[in-house]
Amino acid sequence: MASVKSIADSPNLTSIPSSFIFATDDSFDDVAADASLQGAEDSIPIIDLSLLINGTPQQRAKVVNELGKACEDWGFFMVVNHGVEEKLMKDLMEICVEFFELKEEEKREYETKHVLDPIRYGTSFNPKMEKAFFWRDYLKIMVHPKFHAPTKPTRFRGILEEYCTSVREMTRELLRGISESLGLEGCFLEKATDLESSLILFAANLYPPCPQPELARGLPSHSDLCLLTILLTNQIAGLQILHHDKWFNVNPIPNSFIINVGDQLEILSNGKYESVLHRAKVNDKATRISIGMAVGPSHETVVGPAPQLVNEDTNNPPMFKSIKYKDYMEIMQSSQLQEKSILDRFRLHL
Ligand SMILES: O=C(O)CCC(=O)C(=O)O
Ligand SMILES: [Fe+2]
Repeated sequence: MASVKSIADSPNLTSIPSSFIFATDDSFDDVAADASLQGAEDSIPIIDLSLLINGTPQQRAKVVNELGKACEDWGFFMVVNHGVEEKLMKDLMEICVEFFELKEEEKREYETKHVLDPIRYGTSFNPKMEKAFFWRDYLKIMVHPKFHAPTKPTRFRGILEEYCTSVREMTRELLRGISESLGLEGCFLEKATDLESSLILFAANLYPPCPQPELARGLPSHSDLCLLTILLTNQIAGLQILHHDKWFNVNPIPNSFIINVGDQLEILSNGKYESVLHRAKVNDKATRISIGMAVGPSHETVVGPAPQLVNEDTNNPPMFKSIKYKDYMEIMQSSQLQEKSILDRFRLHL
């Protein structure tokens, strides 16, 4: 199928192909507020990671507490002073733009075949399964445990490798803090997910300007399959999250990352930290880019509720069946991206 970028680049485009039109009954305009307006009653938590890493024990304990609250109440938060260099974030954004600007036939080399292929380029989410297509092109790369990178643009490999190393370091610290916030040993999540061999999927999303934004969708309401997603955007609005049954816009502050809880953390925390529904809206003015790093357990890890958080005799029974992460990912191959439809298959108590 034609990429969204090639459609958006056609001269004098005033309407979108019918295959991209969604029924308007699930409008993306029913938004309560902007969750990134600081000081507003409902504002997304901002966490200073430098205090988690280098703070005094008291400062660290405070951040752990904030992390726990953020995971439990929002499932989404921003991090600042995270240790990833500003220049690296900027270089990565630039190099992703350069990738999408390559000729179509150069990108087609990576056209998606299987969900576990190391480099995949495509449009929408899973077009074979979809009635209407999403206004989004993507580049997805497995960057860990084995690192992959496209050969073009030539600078891509070096920048991506450095970015991955830096984001992995930050994620390890975050997972320590999150483990502690659950009342578990700091190394719990690292061990339970075999983080040394964790599956990390890099995904760059391109949402070109759309002449009929009200009829199109960037991404539908979904939760992420992984443990945590670390998201970087080019500061163009479009991300919306569901919080206390209302949709909120999230526009990150400069040099921050948006972090969200994924399905695997919901399973491991036995439902305490829920993966949160989010979606992407498109606009008719500017190209929006988001770059996610979906940090998962290793392929072979069987993920189930942490035994310490489960007690059959009290009112804490296990809420989920255990499943191997690789099998969980494979289900995606034959699924549509829809709400929490995959996690829901593994619930034990409704
Ligand atoms: O574009 C965004 O802000 C969100 C992207 C996203 O949810 C995803 O790639 O899973
Ligand atoms: Fe997502």
